Amino acid sequence: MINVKNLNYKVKHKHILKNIVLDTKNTQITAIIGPNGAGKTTFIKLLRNFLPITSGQIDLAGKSIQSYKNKELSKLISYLPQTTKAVSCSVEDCILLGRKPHMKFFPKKSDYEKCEKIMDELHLSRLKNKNVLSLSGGELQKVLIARSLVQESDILFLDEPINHLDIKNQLEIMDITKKMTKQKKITTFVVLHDLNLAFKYADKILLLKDGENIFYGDKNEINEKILSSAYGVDIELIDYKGEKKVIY
Ligand SMILES: Nc1ncnc2c1ncn2[C@@H]1O[C@H](COP(=O)(O)OP(=O)(O)OP(=O)(O)O)[C@@H](O)[C@H]1O
Repeated sequence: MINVKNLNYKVKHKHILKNIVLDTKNTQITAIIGPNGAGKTTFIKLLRNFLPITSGQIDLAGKSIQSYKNKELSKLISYLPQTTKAVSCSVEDCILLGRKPHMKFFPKKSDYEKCEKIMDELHLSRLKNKNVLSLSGGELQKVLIARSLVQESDILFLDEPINHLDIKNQLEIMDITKKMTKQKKITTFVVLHDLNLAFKYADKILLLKDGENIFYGDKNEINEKILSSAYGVDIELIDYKGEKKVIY
């Protein structure tokens, strides 16, 4: 679904991303990990065509990203940035905005039904009529994630989606993201700082450091040495109930 070849991005003389190569398929979750300032957000923005590529190529569904109109990309890609400013409206109306790329003028019954379903799945129904500006940081984050998921796009980009959430809500969001990725056969990229969650939910890992692709591949192929050197701390990987766990 997404194919990236020798992607470079420079701002003035600063080389922010260097020769990134990757190839994802539908139904795959790719966790983008790496230290602060590694280039994770910049990479997502390039994939969304919000920044101009310096050199290299990004193809979506076999077509160069530059050949898509912005409206087409809005329909194809759902993108939740690291920080989003909420405007005064009800939780339901905020989530309904996720259906905008599918609407002609006004929301249809099916748009409301999809909102109800996602609110139910994320246990947000009790907040339906509340103003988003009165929500806690974690509640608002869940509403914004619901808005991204209700869009039902082919590609989903979540930039640090679970930062404000408690453990239960983190798992709930990652569970539903995985369920939707598999059931709806979409391609998902999620920027994560929690390596345990990356190993639990991702199929593939992209590890960036100083703009370089230190590792890209199946999560089971990454090793302690690569992780330790990327983060500059001693990292141990252990197998626990069939899953990789990180100790540091
Ligand atoms: N427009 C810009 N001009 C100059 N430098 C920039 C610009 N945009 C990003 N950078 C730099 O590029 C690097 C990568 O930034 P980016 O936000 O992509 O990192 P990140 O991996 O998402 O970091 P974090 O984990 O802290 O969110 C940083 O050093 C940042 O300062």
